[in-house]
Amino acid sequence: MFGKDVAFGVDIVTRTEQHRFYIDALKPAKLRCHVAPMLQEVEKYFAKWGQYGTVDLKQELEQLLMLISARCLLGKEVRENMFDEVFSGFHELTENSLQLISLLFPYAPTPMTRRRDRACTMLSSNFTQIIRLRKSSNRVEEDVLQNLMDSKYKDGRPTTEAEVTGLIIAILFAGKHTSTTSSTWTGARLLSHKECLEAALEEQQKILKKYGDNIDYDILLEMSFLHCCIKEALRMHPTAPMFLRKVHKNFTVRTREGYEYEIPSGHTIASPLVINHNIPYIYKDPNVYDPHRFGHGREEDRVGGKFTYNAFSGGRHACPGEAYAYMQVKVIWSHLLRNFELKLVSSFPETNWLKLSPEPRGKVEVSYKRRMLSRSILENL
Ligand code: HEM
Repeated sequence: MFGKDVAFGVDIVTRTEQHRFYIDALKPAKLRCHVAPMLQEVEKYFAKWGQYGTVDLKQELEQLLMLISARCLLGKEVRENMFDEVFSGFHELTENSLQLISLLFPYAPTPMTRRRDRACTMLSSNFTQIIRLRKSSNRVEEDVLQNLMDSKYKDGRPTTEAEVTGLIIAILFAGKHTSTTSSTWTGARLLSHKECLEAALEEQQKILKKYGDNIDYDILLEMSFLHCCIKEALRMHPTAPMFLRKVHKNFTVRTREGYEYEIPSGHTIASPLVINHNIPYIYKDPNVYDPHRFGHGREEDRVGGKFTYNAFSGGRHACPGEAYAYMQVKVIWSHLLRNFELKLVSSFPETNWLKLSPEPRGKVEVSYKRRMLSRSILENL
């Protein structure tokens, strides 16, 4: 899907270097500059909502996250001139590649495969055009695309056009759908738990009192309860239900009960998050949505060692976009909490397990009514 020059198309040494390009592009020092554009996109998007109404939250967040991705990952050219084309191409790509069947038979000559490949070709040609234009005009931007264009391998070789194109489609693929589903689950969970919703609102009120209407990178880091709300939604609804790893060296696993298992090299092992995240001696009442479990004094995710909580994977394949993901979901949810009274109108969504990355099934209908939390707090100061 991303071409032969990146990801599983290349040898492990090259792949590890490409993973480093992602880590560099998404490190905290680089993330700071994305907060203001994210905020602008969020404010502009929700300004279009009326005084009150009902929306499909999943669809709204999908569109908004595509706008944010266009701005911060792909850049101005896509956001300003090619948005509709890239959005529909990307939608086509995900719709036709996230079905479980495409994992099992990725090259089956079906209409779905043809649509996926057509979308990939279209996206690649758009990004190639942008890369060439930027290079020929010596224009330098702050987005992730630029970071990937400027990345260099250890031997000094710069990334090629085909590599940048593959890397940017892969990062969009890895980051967009996961952020859409996690922000939708966060909303569905928060709106179904009065106590958590009130605690999240209280946190926003405190932050508003302290900083007024401003939001920057450091202020987002202070939203620790909102952070736990997202983390808990991801514990219960991981975007990857299971990790698969090929064993390169024999190793032994010892269980809590003291049993030992030899895992031979050459085998493939599966680590199912849907089980790991629900182990009752690690997570108290695992079926209950309880963001406080990650708070000071409890920190249940540390009980069983560093791989107890795996929503962002671990080891050499760990998600390089974790901090970016929290940042954008917090920008969205802090805005929604501050500006709207929200209610979940449809029943709590079921999970669509037929998707490679499970998501809420059907519409997630939410009613909204505008409020000005910031104005009422600031006037009372
Ligand atoms: C809540 C949102 C997100 C979740 C839950 C998530 C989760 C994950 C997981 C579980 C993996 C590893 C899969 C494996 O081990 O096989 C992964 C990989 C990856 N993620 Fe994320 N992710 C999220 C958002 C993002 C964002 C926003 C970006 C980029 C802006 C991103 C970029 C990547 C990339 C590039 C990889 C592939 C790493 C590699 O193997 O080279 N992710 N993500």
